[in-house]
Amino acid sequence: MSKIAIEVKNLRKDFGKLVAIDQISFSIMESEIVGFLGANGAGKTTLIYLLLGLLTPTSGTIRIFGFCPLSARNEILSFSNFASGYISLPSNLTVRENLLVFARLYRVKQPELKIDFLLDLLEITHLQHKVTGFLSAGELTRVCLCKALLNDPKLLFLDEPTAGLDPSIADKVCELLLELRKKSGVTIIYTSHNMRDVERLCDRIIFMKSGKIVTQGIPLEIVQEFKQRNLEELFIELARK
Ligand SMILES: Nc1ncnc2c1ncn2[C@@H]1O[C@H](COP(=O)(O)OP(=O)(O)OP(=O)(O)O)[C@@H](O)[C@H]1O
Repeated sequence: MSKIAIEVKNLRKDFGKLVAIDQISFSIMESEIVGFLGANGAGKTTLIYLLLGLLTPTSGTIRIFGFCPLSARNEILSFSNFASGYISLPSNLTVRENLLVFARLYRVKQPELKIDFLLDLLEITHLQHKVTGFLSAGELTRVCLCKALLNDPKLLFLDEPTAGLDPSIADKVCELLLELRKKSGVTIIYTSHNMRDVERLCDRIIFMKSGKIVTQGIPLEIVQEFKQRNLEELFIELARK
């Protein structure tokens, strides 16, 4: 029987007078791939930062495999990882040097071998000696994904991981994530504005608006429930309502 990976109850986050996350509750089961959708400013990144323990909730509780992100941050970091399409890595190091720094931080056994494996998996072995600051956006995204897989996470937070990727590479990344889930049972929390990737990847979507959950469920079922033709149309419908 699968376990609860993430349990959020009555979570709220205020930034001054702005309520960025407004009393939301949800659970995510182990090995699920759940997409958080919503227009710009809906609260997706704030929610991920709360789950990672980088922000303190105004009220409410979060449990990640039973741990509280604020009091057990190191435990959670040991089995989770994060990648974003917009993250920056030390720009004067080469790709390999960057990955080695993170591999040491994560105490990866046989880091050189692991890095070789991941560079090959993401098809960027040819970039390993290139200075990170000179990478294209799509190349950098793939390096960030390598970084996120270094510690074999059982929980992966991906904030717009396919941003800046060309459609062919984005498709490969989705395929790779699905394969990874099949092999390792990783739980994936995913945000994206690319509805094609979301349709392909996510078992369930949670649609947010102004910090609240508007609807959640299996992508195709929600599309039918709202009498739309696809996720893109559903997104526009819910975001404009
Ligand atoms: N540190 C902060 N201080 C003040 N306001 C913030 C802070 N971080 C986020 N916000 C505000 O909280 C709201 C939610 O922002 P958030 O970045 O979570 O949205 P998002 O759904 O990730 O948007 P996007 O799709 O554009 O990335 C926005 O109105 C944003 O301006």
